[in-house]
Amino acid sequence: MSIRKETSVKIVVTCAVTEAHKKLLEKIAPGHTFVYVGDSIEGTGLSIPVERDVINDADVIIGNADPHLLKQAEKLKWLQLNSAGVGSYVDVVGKDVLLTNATGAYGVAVAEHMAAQLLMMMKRLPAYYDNQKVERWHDEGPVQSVFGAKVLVVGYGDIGATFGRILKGMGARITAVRRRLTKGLDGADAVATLDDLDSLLPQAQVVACVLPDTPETAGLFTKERLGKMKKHSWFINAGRGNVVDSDALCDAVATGRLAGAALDVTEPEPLPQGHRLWHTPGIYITPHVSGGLHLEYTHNRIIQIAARNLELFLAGKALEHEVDRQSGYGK
Ligand SMILES: NC(=O)C1=CN([C@@H]2O[C@H](COP(=O)(O)OP(=O)(O)OC[C@H]3O[C@@H](n4cnc5c(N)ncnc54)[C@H](O)[C@@H]3O)[C@@H](O)[C@H]2O)C=CC1
Ligand SMILES: O=C(O)C(=O)[C@H](O)COP(=O)(O)O
Repeated sequence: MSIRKETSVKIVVTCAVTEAHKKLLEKIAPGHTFVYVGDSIEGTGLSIPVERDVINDADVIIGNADPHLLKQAEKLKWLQLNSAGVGSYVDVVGKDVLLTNATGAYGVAVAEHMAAQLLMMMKRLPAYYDNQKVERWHDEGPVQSVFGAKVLVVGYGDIGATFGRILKGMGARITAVRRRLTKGLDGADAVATLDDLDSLLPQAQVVACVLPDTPETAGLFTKERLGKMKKHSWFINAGRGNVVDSDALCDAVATGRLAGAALDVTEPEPLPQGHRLWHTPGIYITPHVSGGLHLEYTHNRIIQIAARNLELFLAGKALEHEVDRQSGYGK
């Protein structure tokens, strides 16, 4: 796509921002028009609902504006998502519009969350917390360790590699599964692709999935694949919920074939009342919060990524974190 130097643009920011974030963005683009859709991060998610007419004449949008409204943004030249996940934006945003995501913002927050969930399960912490509530002093039995464990990280990008490095620091042996083998090991002991998945699953004590939602990854963890996992191993998913067959996961945990599973993402979201995932003992759910704005570092990184790209955009240079329209995630 040809890029030209921009002289006067309207930048609509739909992502929550602080005063410091505004200053950072405005310093990069003096003389350009900024419209902030929301001032407060209190009580909001990452994206704030946007009125249709606000984005109609936007040249640039920073934030995950409602995909349905984006169709109306006829002047749009560039959409900077505040999420790493791209989802339906690849289909909604025309090919003549630059599309970038915020991969690189979430590694710390999501990887720490996943590590916490894994240790929580391995050390039986939920049972001890339940006992505490009824003042019960009781030994819950054998625990497991990350030390020496074979950990398969499926989706070894920003989040996956951060998780891999955390666990490697604790003595785990990491096998990374990524789309291409060309990027080097990045903290992993071995690197593989999805072609190797079926042969790797029976070897791992932990399978941690942080894949983007793409046509290739949807439904990847079928009943058969979950059945290939080592007996009494652990499953974690913080990528997207549609990557795994929830019913088959519930069966695998309920029957004790898997030791447990921790999910920060489900299909659908929010998870409806009465869904099996809520009630299967050994499955631990957090409601897609690991990468939210609760960690200031993540929020700052999202805005820094947007600010760097704004600088590049105004200078007519190629942007970072451009979404690959074919694969459906970052290039
Ligand atoms: N739970 C949460 O709050 C959050 C979840 N996410 C999810 O995590 C995903 C990953 O985020 P990042 O690590 O920032 O992205 P990234 O682009 O840095 O990493 C994606 C990784 O997945 C691999 N991958 C993609 N397609 C593949 C395929 N077909 N086979 C094998 N590997 C494949 C890539 O090689 C890459 O290593 C996002 O797309 C999003 O869905 C992201 C942020 C927060
Ligand atoms: O970046 C992503 O992908 C996420 O999953 C983050 O949690 C933010 O996602 P949205 O809530 O903005 O979809």
